[in-house]
Amino acid sequence: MTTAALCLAGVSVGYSGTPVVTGVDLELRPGQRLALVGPNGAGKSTLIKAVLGLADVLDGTATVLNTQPARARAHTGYVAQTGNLDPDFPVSVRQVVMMGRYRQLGWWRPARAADRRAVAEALDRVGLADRAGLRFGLLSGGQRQRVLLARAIAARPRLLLLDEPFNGVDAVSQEAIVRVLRELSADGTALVLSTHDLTVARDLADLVCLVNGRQWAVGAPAETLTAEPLRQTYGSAAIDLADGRMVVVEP
Ligand SMILES: Nc1ncnc2c1ncn2[C@@H]1O[C@H](COP(=O)(O)OP(=O)(O)OP(=O)(O)O)[C@@H](O)[C@H]1O
Repeated sequence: MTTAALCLAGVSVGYSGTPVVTGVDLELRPGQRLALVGPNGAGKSTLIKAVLGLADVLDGTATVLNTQPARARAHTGYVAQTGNLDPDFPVSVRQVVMMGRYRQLGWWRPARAADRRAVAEALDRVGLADRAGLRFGLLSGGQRQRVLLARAIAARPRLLLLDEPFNGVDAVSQEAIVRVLRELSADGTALVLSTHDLTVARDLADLVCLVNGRQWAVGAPAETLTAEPLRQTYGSAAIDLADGRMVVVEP
């Protein structure tokens, strides 16, 4: 039996029999952070959804926490790209985070002390304990993203997947999210995050997987976030590595 949190062996993923990403081979251990990096439409979200059992594994073997993706759902967490909650929906921050406990609770049962404690701890962790009673829609975009992270971690997942967690997020919230992600991995949670930001990937990830229709490279940031693998992944785009920042520049 493998101790990997995630093991993808020769995996192709897609929808209705049509592959979106092929040839994915990687292994992620508990406590490791994996960044999925590639251009728009590269298939990063599809790969995340396949790990959650929400997109099809068309070829190869995907093992999530020693089982099939759909069976691992009780132990995986997900922070979707822009949040699937309508900001106008009249719920409090605390209620949003409590949704993360429904899997343990069943939505029809009243919250127990353990659920309330998990919600309070999760909000504290993202630095928003003092906003628990506020309406979710009144928060800034970055704060809403932190609440959605709190909702995911309130369920105490062993593998947490985040789709572009820093999109539209201000610097203060980005810093808060990065801190929480580092703490979670120090506690043994395995993390997968998709990002366009090469600097974030380099600074945060133990392992980078470059994808665009197929896996182009996988390995440590120092091996993968280099000119040639990035050129292959992004096609004809040029790479500027100046000033400590890494960017993909359109030709
Ligand atoms: N439910 C779906 N059914 C069929 N095709 C889909 C579905 N969702 C996404 N696709 C297609 O899969 C391809 C990859 O999309 P995906 O969202 O996985 O890329 P991405 O790398 O996450 O892009 P972005 O960074 O823009 O979010 C796209 O061509 C998209 O149209």
